Amino acid sequence: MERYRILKELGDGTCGNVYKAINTETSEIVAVKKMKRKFYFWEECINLREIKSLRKLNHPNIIKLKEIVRENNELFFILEYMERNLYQLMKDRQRPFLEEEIRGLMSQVLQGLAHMHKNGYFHRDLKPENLLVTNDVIKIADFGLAREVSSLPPFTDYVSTRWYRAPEVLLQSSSYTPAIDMWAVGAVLAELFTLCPIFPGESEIDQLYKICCVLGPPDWTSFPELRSASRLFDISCFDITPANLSDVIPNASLEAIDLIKQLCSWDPLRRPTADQCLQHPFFHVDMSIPRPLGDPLQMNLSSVGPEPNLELNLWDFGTEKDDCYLGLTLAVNPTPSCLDLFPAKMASKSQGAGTDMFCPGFQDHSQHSVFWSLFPTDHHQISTPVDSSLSLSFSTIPHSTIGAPQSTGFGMTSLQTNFLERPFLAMSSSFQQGRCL
Ligand SMILES: Nc1ncnc2c1ncn2[C@@H]1O[C@H](COP(=O)(O)OP(=O)(O)OP(=O)(O)O)[C@@H](O)[C@H]1O
Repeated sequence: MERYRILKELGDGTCGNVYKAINTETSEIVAVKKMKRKFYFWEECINLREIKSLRKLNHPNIIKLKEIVRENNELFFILEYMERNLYQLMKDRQRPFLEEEIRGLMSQVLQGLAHMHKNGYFHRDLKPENLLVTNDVIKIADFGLAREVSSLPPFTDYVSTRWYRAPEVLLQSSSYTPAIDMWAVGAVLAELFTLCPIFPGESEIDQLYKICCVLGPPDWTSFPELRSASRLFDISCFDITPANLSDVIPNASLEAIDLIKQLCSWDPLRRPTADQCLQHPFFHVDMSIPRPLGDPLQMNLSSVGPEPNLELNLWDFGTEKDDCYLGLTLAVNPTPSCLDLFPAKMASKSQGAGTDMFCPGFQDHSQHSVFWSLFPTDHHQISTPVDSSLSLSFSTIPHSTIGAPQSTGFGMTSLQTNFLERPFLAMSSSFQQGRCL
């Protein structure tokens, strides 16, 4: 450990103390987590869940474990350094986050979580303190409680901080699933809007009470597995009229409210997976534009010139070799005259901080997607527009993040206006729901 010089303490957790340190050989700033208990054998270290999971998970939104050092029976994790955790960020915040900032943060958390769940792990202790932030990048940390999805119940050990604890855990189910992480995501998402925890229970029973106050009591007919849970009796006595979630989180859009409602479902089976969340309309950036005179579709297409530049692209969204996850997009490459139709502030917004937030690394990619997604909500049928109201959204997803077009073989008339120096526009119909874009 003599290579590392401790600069300051960053956190004092249950399992370890975390320090900011510098690698004196490389000048790299790192975080050093010194475990509180002693480790007398290497085998003990290698079997630690935190090590097993972090060694397997390699994702830009999951904290990287750089090195493990055992010295004098003490164990140190050398981790990539992050500036602060999400709790600190929210605490220091003077004004609420913009919804596009929340979208940017949550989409990253969900991408990290999707990777983790796909690789067979669930975190079990997601909370703002375990989400680390540097600038616009957020990463999941603290895998001390991470568990392999395939490990067999009963899971009897302590799980997750109370305020973010899923009801099936509070109700003392001994077999829970990665859906407990999705509950925590819902609670964190709500908190990002209000900057206050949504279920701040003071005890386990108070935690259930606070959940009932917002969601109402569970519908046991659709949630039969826990009918026999030992605490059912306790909460069936609550006589509560649930709050309207839109009143609890007044600054959230209807899409955000819907996503939070789905994530915070009593029934774990009703909670969307991380991948499904990323398809939710909340992540489908839409900015309505003033409805122009006449039919907007006609107007928009006619104003791109005599030969509208339309392309039908087939995208492979999969990142894993076994993924088969295709999307269909209709690309529209607008002319400058078309762009001029939209307010300048909208155009500047498309190139501002919000875009970086949504997709870190945005600046590194010169070419950005321009599409009207035809990817359907339910994955079984292609939606066709039924509403003539079109809205424009500025896509922030570079091709490299979501896959590359596999074919432009459906190419329609293409007018290649020289427009590459400006981000493309993503056209989407405001009524269309659930694409992953
Ligand atoms: N890589 C890092 N970079 C910067 N700060 C970090 C890093 N890892 C942890 N921290 C800080 O240290 C705190 C405690 O870290 P961590 O959650 O890993 O410890 P723990 O002992 O497992 O805590 P817990 O009590 O949540 O189980 C975090 O909330 C965070 O503020």
